[in-house]
Amino acid sequence: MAKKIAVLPGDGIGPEIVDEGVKVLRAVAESFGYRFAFRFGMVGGGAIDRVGTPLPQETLDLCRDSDAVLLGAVGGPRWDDNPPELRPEKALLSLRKELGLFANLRPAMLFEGMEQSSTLRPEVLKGVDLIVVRELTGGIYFGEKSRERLEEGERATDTLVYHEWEIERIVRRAFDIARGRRKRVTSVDKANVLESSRLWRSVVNRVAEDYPDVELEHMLVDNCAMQVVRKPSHFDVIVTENMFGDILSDETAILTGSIGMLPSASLGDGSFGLYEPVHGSAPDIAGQGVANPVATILSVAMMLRHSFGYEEAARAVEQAVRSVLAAGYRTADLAPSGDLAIGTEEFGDRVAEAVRRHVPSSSTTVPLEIVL
Ligand SMILES: NC(=O)C1=CN([C@@H]2O[C@H](COP(=O)(O)OP(=O)(O)OC[C@H]3O[C@@H](n4cnc5c(N)ncnc54)[C@H](O)[C@@H]3O)[C@@H](O)[C@H]2O)C=CC1
Ligand SMILES: CC(C)CC(=O)C(=O)O
Ligand SMILES: [Mg+2]
Repeated sequence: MAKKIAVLPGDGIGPEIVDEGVKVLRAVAESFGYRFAFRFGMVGGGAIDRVGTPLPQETLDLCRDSDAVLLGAVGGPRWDDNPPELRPEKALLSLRKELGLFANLRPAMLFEGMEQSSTLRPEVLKGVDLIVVRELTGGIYFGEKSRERLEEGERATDTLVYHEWEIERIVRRAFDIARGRRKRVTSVDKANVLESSRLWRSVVNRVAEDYPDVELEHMLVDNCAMQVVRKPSHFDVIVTENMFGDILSDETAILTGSIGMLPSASLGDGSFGLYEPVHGSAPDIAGQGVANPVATILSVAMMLRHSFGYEEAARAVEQAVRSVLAAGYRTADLAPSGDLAIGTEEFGDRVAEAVRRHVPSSSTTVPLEIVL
């Protein structure tokens, strides 16, 4: 049976990078004999322009009827002044909530030779391999908001709410992930100020009792923001609430050389997941064919692994990215001098080619079949 993949390119560079993700999935289908059914949907600003809502019901239904979702990015200046319900970003928040995707996994790994693309010294970057496990469907992005006009001027509120059960499930996910890695969890909060963080910390301490083999530390978010770039190899699994995770994961781009290198998986309890790069729609470079597609391609690898259980194909994709980078190919964000850079499409072609060269370990002759 073909795996059903909902493809939501979105806005800005979204369509450019998603094209490369789909290209790589096609190469995986050819090399490994898997079948993928790609079904495209509208999301974000483009959906607002065409049908008047950032997340059309048919897109939500398409996702619900799929095994996984591949998303590009949403948003752009064109929609920045829209009211809250008509902002492209609202689609992402609703998708995550509606699909129950509470666990956002954002790994940051340093590929060989990429130290030169980071502004940090090579000795600081040694051993970088961390994952931010971000709570994705609670916290301040989802609390009640208000905007009112008072005599002295306008007043706006956002509310940060967390239930104990919401904290517990993401923290357990982080500890489980740590068990498969270097067994170290850093829980990040602002417990010196926020009541929600005090609850967070007490839940983390309780859950930690079930994981005596995993080392736990607590860190305040302001300190963590500094330690992530001061001594990144200290970190293995960082677990934190929604907004802190959003910010800290963008910061890890400094470790990998570019935000165009950071993939993500948004998961719930089952195998279904939504896969997207950590970055946004990058309106400043949209339409130029220069965006780095690696974050999206590595998100595809995460899809193959988490949603489909195609471990070898996932590794083949990661290895393909590694080999293209090792051969010296870079998109403009990673090339010190722009004229040495290759474009989005060429980078994707090279990764797809490398995937096709991969020989599956239990290679049998398999039919070439991509369902469209
Ligand atoms: N998941 C999503 O769809 C997200 C959407 N956004 C939206 O994206 C829009 C732009 O937001 P920004 O704050 O500018 O963040 P951004 O992540 O889109 O861009 C930040 C900087 O990184 C660069 N960049 C991002 N991705 C890149 C790639 N693949 N290759 C090379 N360079 C890349 C951009 O050119 C820009 O200079 C906003 O409307 C924002 O709301 C922001 C974050 C996440
Ligand atoms: C709603 C999104 C735009 C928030 C974000 O920046 C992200 O999830 O990375
Ligand atoms: Mg973000």
